[in-house]
Amino acid sequence: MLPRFAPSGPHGDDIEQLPPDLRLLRLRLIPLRRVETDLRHRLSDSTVPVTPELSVRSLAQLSHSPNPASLLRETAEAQDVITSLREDIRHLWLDERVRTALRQKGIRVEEGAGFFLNDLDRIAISSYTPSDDDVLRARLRTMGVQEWRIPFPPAPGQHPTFSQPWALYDVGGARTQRRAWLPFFDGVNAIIFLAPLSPFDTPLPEDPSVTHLGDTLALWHAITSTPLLARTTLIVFLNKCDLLKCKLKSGVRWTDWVRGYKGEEEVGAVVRWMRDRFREIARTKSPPAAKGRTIYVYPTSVTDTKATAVTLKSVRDGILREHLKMAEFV
Ligand SMILES: Nc1nc2c(ncn2[C@@H]2O[C@H](COP(=O)(O)OP(=O)(O)OP(=O)(O)O)[C@@H](O)[C@H]2O)c(=O)[nH]1
Ligand SMILES: [Mg+2]
Repeated sequence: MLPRFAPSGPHGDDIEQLPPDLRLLRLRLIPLRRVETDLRHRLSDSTVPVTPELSVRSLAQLSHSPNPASLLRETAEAQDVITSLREDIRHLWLDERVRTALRQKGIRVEEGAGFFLNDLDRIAISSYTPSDDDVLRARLRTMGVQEWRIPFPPAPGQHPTFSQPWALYDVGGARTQRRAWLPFFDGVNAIIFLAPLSPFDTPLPEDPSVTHLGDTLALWHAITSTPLLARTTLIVFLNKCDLLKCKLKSGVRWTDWVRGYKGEEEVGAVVRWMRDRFREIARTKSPPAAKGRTIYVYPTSVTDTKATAVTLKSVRDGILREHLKMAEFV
């Protein structure tokens, strides 16, 4: 899937100012706009407001679509157009003038969700089938609350009771989705709080007066101070560390966006500082009933499945330990 370069393309005078070869390239690539509109219409959830970022419905939702056969046909047609334009797409993406213009406008498509332009030879071909990794990198927006049953084998030496499947509830993070969370707070053993670090300089679409990171910290504040969650194990994933690393390397400065930071512009230092911020908020804002609650904080890049599997094992052990502590077994 191709990311959008900007909310709208160049118009009028802007197009006139393009060098002739880029103007020609633009003309040749125009069919992609149609492909994008069609795919967006087909794949997106019509109940979700249209945003520049494309989110897709889950397979379960898609299989309820009125005409799955026509969806497949249209997807194949879109694939044909993309395939036929592969070299033009490549030219555009590799063109230094285009890259400079993107940089000047502060647009970093390569850091966005589902970025595939470096993989054209693998993806813009008629036989392309998405890999697990591609699916992981696509944006699948959670609507409402989705429940998953996950078989978790017991850790060595653990009682088989703990081998029963765990119920995992994935809740949508957008502000409009948060009111659906409350009923799930009651009796929940643990919350994994995903805090993306890389959007420290990007405004929250729902409220551009705050950054994503500012919103994340406010949300963490709210979660830690909720009395209903006083006995809930809280696990924080300081996520998107890979993207944070790229962003810091490209020269965007954490210090310019996050008040109070005086450390180095380097991912390790930023992660340590954020870990302390999360712990500090939990320490000062938790209700008295949460006294002694353990807060686990992990730096993660969850698209790295191998490393995440290791983290999840440790999360599982932590949850079991807390569970046992609670039951006064230890
Ligand atoms: N590179 C990188 N991409 C990530 C990481 N974590 C998530 N993403 C990507 O970020 C996008 C958003 O992920 P989602 O799982 O849809 O985000 P979410 O937080 O669940 O969003 P909602 O469902 O709206 O609450 C996807 O394209 C993911 O592949 C990460 O650690 N590194
Ligand atoms: Mg989600």
